[in-house]
Amino acid sequence: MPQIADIRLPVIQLVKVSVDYRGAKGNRPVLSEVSVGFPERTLTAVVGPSGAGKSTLLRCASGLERPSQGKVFRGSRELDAMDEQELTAFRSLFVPQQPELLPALTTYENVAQASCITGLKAQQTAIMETLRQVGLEDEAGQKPAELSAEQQKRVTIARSLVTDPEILFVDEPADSLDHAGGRRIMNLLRAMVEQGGRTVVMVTRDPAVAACADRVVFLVGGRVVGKIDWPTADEVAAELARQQP
Ligand SMILES: Nc1ncnc2c1ncn2[C@@H]1O[C@H](COP(=O)(O)OP(=O)(O)OP(=O)(O)O)[C@@H](O)[C@H]1O
Repeated sequence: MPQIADIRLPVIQLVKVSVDYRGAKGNRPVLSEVSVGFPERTLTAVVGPSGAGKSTLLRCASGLERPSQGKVFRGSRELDAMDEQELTAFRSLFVPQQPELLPALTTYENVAQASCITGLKAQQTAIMETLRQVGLEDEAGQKPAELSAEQQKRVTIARSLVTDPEILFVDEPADSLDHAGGRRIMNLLRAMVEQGGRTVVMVTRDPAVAACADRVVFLVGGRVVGKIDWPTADEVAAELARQQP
C-alpha cells in the first residue's frame, strides 16, 4: 500500500530544526535536528510523552517560535523570508490549547477581531460562513462565559479558520473536553481535511485522538522516532508504551 508521503506533497516542512532553551545548567536541547513534512490534505498527529517537545515543534511549524537552528518551509517558501505582516497572518493559524477569547466580545466579534489582527479583515458573510462551518451559527451573539468548553474551543478554531486558510495547527484539540465533546471536535477537524481540503497538524498525548489522524508522528526527547499511517488507537498506545524513555 502506498504511504501518504508517496502520494501527497508536504505543505509544511521542517528541515533539521533544533531548539535549545537556556537554563541554569546551560543550554538544554528541546528539539534535536527534527526533519519532518506535513503532507497536503492530511491530518497529522504529533504524539509523544509530556515534555517531548510536541508544542515546541508545533510553534516552530506555525512561525510562533524561531528555531535555534534549521529551517521551516511553507511550500517552497522559507518562513524566515516572510515579512512581518505575512508572518502575523501565518501565526494566526495556530489554535491554542486553551481558548484565548476576549470575554467582553460575542462569538461573532471574537472571530471578526481575529481576522482584523491578521490584516485580512473578513466580511460579515465570511464570518457567518465560518461560524456555520464550526456549528456556531446560533451562538453568534453569545459571550464566552455563556458558552460550553466545547463551544469555546469551536470559537477558538473559528478565529483561525476565518481567513479560509489551507493549513491549521491545533494544540491538544480535545484537551479539557469530555469524550463525546472531544470526538465531535475531531469530527470537525476531519471534515476540514476531507471536505475542506485543508492540511491539519495537531499535537496530542491521547492515542484515541491520534487515531483520528491519517498519520501519527512520534516525538520522544525532541527527536522524531517513528511514524504510522492510518493508525488504530491500540497501535498508537503500543508504540507510545514501547518508546517511553
Ligand atoms: N520557553 C521555554 N523556556 C524553557 N523551557 C521550555 C520553554 N518552553 C518549553 N520548555 C521546556 O521544553 C520541554 C518541551 O516542552 P513542550 O511544551 O514542547 O513539550 P510537550 O511535549 O508539548 O509537553 P506536554 O505534553 O507536557 O505539553 C519541556 O521540558 C518544557 O519544560
